[in-house]
Amino acid sequence: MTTRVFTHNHPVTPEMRTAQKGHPPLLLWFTGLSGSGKSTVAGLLEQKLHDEGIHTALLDGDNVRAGLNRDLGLSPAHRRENIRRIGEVAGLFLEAGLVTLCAFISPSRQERDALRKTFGDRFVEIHVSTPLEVCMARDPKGLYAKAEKGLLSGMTGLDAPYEPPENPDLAIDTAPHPPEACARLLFDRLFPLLKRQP
Ligand SMILES: Nc1ncnc2c1ncn2[C@@H]1O[C@H](COP(=O)(O)OS(=O)(=O)O)[C@@H](OP(=O)(O)O)[C@H]1O
Ligand SMILES: Nc1ncnc2c1ncn2[C@@H]1O[C@H](COP(=O)(O)OP(=O)(O)O)[C@@H](O)[C@H]1O
Repeated sequence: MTTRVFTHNHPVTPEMRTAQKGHPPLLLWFTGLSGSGKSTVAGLLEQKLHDEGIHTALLDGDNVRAGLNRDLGLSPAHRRENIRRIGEVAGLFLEAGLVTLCAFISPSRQERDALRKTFGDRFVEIHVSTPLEVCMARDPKGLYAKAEKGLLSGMTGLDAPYEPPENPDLAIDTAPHPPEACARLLFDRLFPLLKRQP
């Protein structure tokens, strides 16, 4: 049996939602190694945006993997599917007019470039470029230690690839600054983009 899918044009459009909120939607995409600081900095940045009256949503690796993507592991194919689904959800959030922060390792350049192609200038790629040695020293979940003992395989940066962005919109190495200062640096670059009226 063939399923036919019809799209429906609803009376409230994305443009109307944007006008009501008073700022454009953006997709702030954090990419970087485990322990680089994606979740911490994205959370603090969201708080600053929220305090300024910006309408936000935050999608975060471990949270999404506990629910929507709990059927996915960390093989290359599952990581691709993970990012594809998150891109779909982020698209819905953008249509709702939200500044959407996504914090995922997203190790593949091809997947991130596909997001840029889909979302155009709404997509802001933020490389959390904290060096691997710093991430390994932090090791907040003990994953690097497990990998080094041979108890975990496919650890990004060790025996699974991470392809850093070649031309990120923003890059931040969190090693030299405390989390709050990292979030402030990003806020100062991003907030002016949101003051523009749609
Ligand atoms: N092998 C291996 N490699 C990397 N990460 C691992 C691994 N096993 C489990 N974890 C945990 O899974 C989180 C990564 O989820 P993501 O959805 O961000 O990964 S991906 O974008 O699909 O590559 C990641 O979250 P973060 O530490 O926040 O990056 C880890 O908590
Ligand atoms: N400047 C910093 N920015 C972000 N995290 C930092 C910083 N300095 C230390 N940390 C610590 O490093 C860890 C980063 O973990 P997390 O934010 O979960 O990273 P990721 O989401 O990239 O895996 C946290 O334990 C955090 O407290």
